[in-house]
Parts: sequence; C-alpha cells; structure tokens
Amino acid sequence: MTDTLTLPSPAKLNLFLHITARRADGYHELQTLFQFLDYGDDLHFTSVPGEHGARLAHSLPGVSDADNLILKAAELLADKASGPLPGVVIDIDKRLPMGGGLGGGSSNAATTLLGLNRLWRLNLNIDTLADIGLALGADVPVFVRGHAAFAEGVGEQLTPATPPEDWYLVLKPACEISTREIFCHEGLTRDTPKIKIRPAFEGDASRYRNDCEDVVRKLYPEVNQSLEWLSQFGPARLTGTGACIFGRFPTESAARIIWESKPSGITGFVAKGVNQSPLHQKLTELK
Ligand SMILES: C[C@](O)(CO)[C@H](O)COP(=O)(O)OP(=O)(O)OC[C@H]1O[C@@H](n2ccc(N)nc2=O)[C@H](O)[C@@H]1O
Ligand SMILES: Nc1ncnc2c1ncn2[C@@H]1O[C@H](COP(=O)(O)OP(=O)(O)OP(=O)(O)O)[C@@H](O)[C@H]1O
Repeated sequence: MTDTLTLPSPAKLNLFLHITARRADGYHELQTLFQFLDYGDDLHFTSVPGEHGARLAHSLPGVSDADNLILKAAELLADKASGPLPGVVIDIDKRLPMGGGLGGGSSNAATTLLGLNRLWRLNLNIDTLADIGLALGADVPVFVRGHAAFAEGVGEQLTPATPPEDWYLVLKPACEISTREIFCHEGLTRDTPKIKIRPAFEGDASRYRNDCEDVVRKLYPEVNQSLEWLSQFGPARLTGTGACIFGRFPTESAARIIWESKPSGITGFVAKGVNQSPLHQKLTELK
C-alpha cells in the first residue's frame, strides 16, 4: 500500500494593504492584514521507497520545475539535513489562480516546508521554517506560522490578529498580474502614513485600503470593471497586487446570491475567512 500524506495549501487575502516606504534594495515596507481562506490547493506527499529526496509528480503549466516554489522549498530544507533523505513524490491539485494575489505559490512553499519537515523527521522549529520561507518570498512566513496576522516589514514581521471570520466572494478577472510589475510602477503610492496603534480591525473600514488598487485599475480594465460590479453590493477590494478582488458577507448564502448573478467571463469562488490556517488545523489533527 502506498503511503500518502495530503495537506491543504490555503489561499490568503490581504484585508488591507498599505505601502509605507520603499527600501534601498527596492523592496517595499508594508502594513497588511492577512487572513486565510478555507479554500486552496492540496498537496499529496507519497513516499517512494528506493528513491532519495523530493520530486514533482507533474510540472505546473507555465512554471519550470527549477522555478517551482515547491521544489525550491524542498531543496532549501534538504540543505538543512545531514545524510540522504527518503524519497517523496509531490502531486498538486491546483485550484488557486496564479498571479491572483491569493498567495498560491507562497502557500505551496509553506505546505512543502511543513510537510517534508514531518515526513523527513527533521524536527526544525517554526521560526527556522519561517526564516527558510522568507528566502522564497515575502508571503511565505505567514503561511508557515499559520495564524491570521497584522504584518509589517516586507510582510515578515507578524503580530497574530483575529479579524471576523466572515464569508468572501472572490472574483478572478481574466488577467494575470505580476507582483513585480506593480511594485515597480512609477504611479504606485508609497507614502501611506504608518498605523501606529494596532488597528481595531472591525472598526472604520474606510481608513484601510489596498494601495496597489489605483495602479492595477489603470493597467487592467478587467479588474476595474470587476471592482465596479462587486462594489454595487458593498465594499470590494483587491488582494495583494491582484488580479483577484473580494467582497465580504456575513453569511455563505448572502455571498452565493451575488455569486449567482456575476457577469459571464469572470471565474471565482465563495469561501470562509479563517484565522487558523487549514494546514495547521490538519497537522494538529494528525498529531
Ligand atoms: C503583495 C503581497 O502579496 C502582499 O501580501 C506580497 O507583498 C508579495 O509577496 P510575494 O509574492 O511573496 O513576493 P516576492 O516573491 O517576495 O517578491 C516579488 C517582487 O515583488 C516586489 N516586492 C515584494 C514584496 C515587497 N514587500 N516589496 C516588493 O517590492 C519585489 O519587486 C519582488 O521582486
Ligand atoms: N507552486 C507554484 N504555484 C504557483 N505559482 C508558482 C509556483 N511556483 C512558482 N510559481 C510562480 O509564482 C508566480 C506567482 O504565483 P502565485 O500563485 O503565488 O501568485 P500570487 O497569488 O499573485 O502571489 P502573491 O499574492 O504572493 O503575490 C506564478 O506566476 C509562477 O510563475
């Protein structure tokens, strides 16, 4: 019998995203609120007796294996081990759109770090795994730590937070957006004053926004149109650098009613916001 461990690789939303400065190395200082969704990819880790190290069952369309964050995470983890590691093949059920601002690649990297740490019995602690994750991307540490968080720095200084676990309608306009393109754009607002006191997140939503939204609306009319459509039903916002947008609803049925009436040509899904990552929930159940 084959031995397969299946772990979730959830999406994140940036409930708000403020850009407060640009650093000398070109990276941006952010203040953002991360929450997970109970929706995402699944990674299947299957032991392969007689092999050593990790490999992919299938390549992802449009991503070379050398660039795939799953293999990059596995390689960085293998560097921390001494001696040969058991063979593992990793298969992925990809549901999260790439270039969507939902953190799919970063989440895959984090699920790989936690999954292989367990399968390879490396016993690295969460701080070490979050440090390894940061080398792969600014969004990886929050997925490694697994709690909704207010983030500062480039997104790695995390303070656990408990925003309301509402329902979201997430729409994916028909375009892919490169995070780099948006952060390099000359029109980006980079001087939002820092929030000094940790915000009362349930409070005045109009104080918070996504600073990437104006640039993305101008460059991608598809996103602009989707935001205008969703705004009819309540506040609608971009996540990360897009392309996905979201609206918040108190119940699943309220979100599904709007979902049923969405314009043709837009994909998306309805999901619940959760403050504990489904990955960590699953790992706790396995203990
Ligand atoms: C926009 C967010 O999704 C918000 O959560 C993240 O800040 C992006 O995180 P990510 O996709 O893991 O980004 P990375 O892979 O680290 O960086 C991609 C590119 O985005 C730019 N970048 C990213 C994060 C950041 N704080 N400042 C930046 O300027 C850099 O040009 C970088 O080359
Ligand atoms: N396992 C992976 N899954 C998805 N994308 C990957 C993966 N490995 C590498 N990538 C690359 O990362 C890019 C960004 O993909 P991702 O799904 O993380 O986008 P995103 O949601 O916009 O990210 P973020 O919100 O972190 O900016 C893809 O276009 C792809 O080239």
